[in-house]
Amino acid sequence: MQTIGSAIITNTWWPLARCPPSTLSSYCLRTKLNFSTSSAKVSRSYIDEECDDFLPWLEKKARMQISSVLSIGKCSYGRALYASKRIRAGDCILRVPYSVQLAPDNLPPQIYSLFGDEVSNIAKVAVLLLHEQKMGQKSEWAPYISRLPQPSEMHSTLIWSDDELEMIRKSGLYLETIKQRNHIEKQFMAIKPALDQFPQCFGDVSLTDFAYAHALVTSRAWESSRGVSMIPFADFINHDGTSKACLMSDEGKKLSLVIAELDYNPGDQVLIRYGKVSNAILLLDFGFTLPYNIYDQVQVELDIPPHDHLNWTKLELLQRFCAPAIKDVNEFSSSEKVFTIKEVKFSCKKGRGIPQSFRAFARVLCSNAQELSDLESEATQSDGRLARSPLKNTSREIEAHELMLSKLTQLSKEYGASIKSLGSSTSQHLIGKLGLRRQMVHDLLTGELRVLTSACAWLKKYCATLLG
Ligand SMILES: C[S@@+](CC[C@H](N)C(=O)[O-])C[C@H]1O[C@@H](n2cnc3c(N)ncnc32)[C@H](O)[C@@H]1O
Repeated sequence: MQTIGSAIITNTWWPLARCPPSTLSSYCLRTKLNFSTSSAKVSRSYIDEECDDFLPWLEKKARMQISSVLSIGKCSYGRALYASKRIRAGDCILRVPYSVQLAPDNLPPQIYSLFGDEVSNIAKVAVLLLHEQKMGQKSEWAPYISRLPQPSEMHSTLIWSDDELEMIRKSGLYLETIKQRNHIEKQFMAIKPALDQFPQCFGDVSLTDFAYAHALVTSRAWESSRGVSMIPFADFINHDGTSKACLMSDEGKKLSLVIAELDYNPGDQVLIRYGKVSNAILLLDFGFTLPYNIYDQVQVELDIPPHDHLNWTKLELLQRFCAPAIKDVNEFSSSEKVFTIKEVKFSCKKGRGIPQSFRAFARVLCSNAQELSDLESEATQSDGRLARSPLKNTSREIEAHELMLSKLTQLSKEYGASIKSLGSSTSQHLIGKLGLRRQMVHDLLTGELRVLTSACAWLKKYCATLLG
């Protein structure tokens, strides 16, 4: 959270609070919190005629201007926002007041009061959407609800078939998808008795209906002071991982806003960054991937072999000196044995991308009793961190790094085989839903393989340097 004057600015796109607020101070210095009024000849070729009435409807409801420089259009991935006039970096391009956002407290009070603490804010907003959908044209939100994507247009792994999920078995996304599905099922069990009390408001909601509504909220809601909010109009903006612009909230004025970070010409699509997130998270939470995602990463598990006679000593040592993991926004799960590898620059001396904790674990794994005792005293006498410096015995240090190398090489081979088994996934013959999903699996696996390959190359170089 950042503050500008009296305004508290948050810029967290929802998915499971994975996106930490970034520093906005220098960015905000050059912002002008007023609408751009510059005009230019407008090309309307990108406009989505079906949505012509949407902004006037929302502005009437909000009793204020939401945007004078953006229009709703279409692109290859659904709706999008385009500049309808010239925009300068620093211009405020849209403002959506909280009064026209959909949050848990929009639920009818008699329904809201039935939900206990175990029901998440995402689930509450999903129930709200189901309620508004059931009301159809009678809903005061009908113009918005009718423009939300249909289930057939959604691609989160949460709603994939078991066969489709098999394609990502190698990736950490597989287990995370199963975990999230279980969570959604539990949420459904928690809300179902309440829904059954109001058949006129919901009809007979199935787990599948709820899962789609839940996925819809995850893919287009923001975290907010009201819990979780769907922000009409702002949620037509698509993602660009390299953009510095994001959605912000002005708590003082009670509105959400976007400030342009670039100049745009009429007809240019305006994009923001949902977060610094990997393809695995984009696929889980939003149902798409980027062909090249700099935030890709791989989770690797290391185990102490059960036949190692120092098994317990090593385990105890690792547990005693293990610093609690700081959960990264990009990470699915963390445990002392699971390490997150990021792309390693070959030229980087320190091997940034390979976590120190991973290297420490491998050093402990390769040590004998005497070396373990040395590592323990070293950690006790210094900052309490175990095996963070290279082992004194060079061949042992090489052994530890070769262990990591062999683990990552094996994993790379498995990824290679998975990618190969996708077949001609990227061929033009495969169109439609399956073709698209295969393409996304291809992006996911090749991105993770790229990370593994970079780590292997660095480890090889490190071992060669020690040998040399
Ligand atoms: C907040 S909505 C953006 C508006 C959306 N395109 C629509 O039609 O309503 C997020 C969804 O847009 C799509 N999307 C956003 N950015 C994308 C991108 N860079 N590539 C592919 N799909 C994207 C995904 O379907 C995602 O779940």
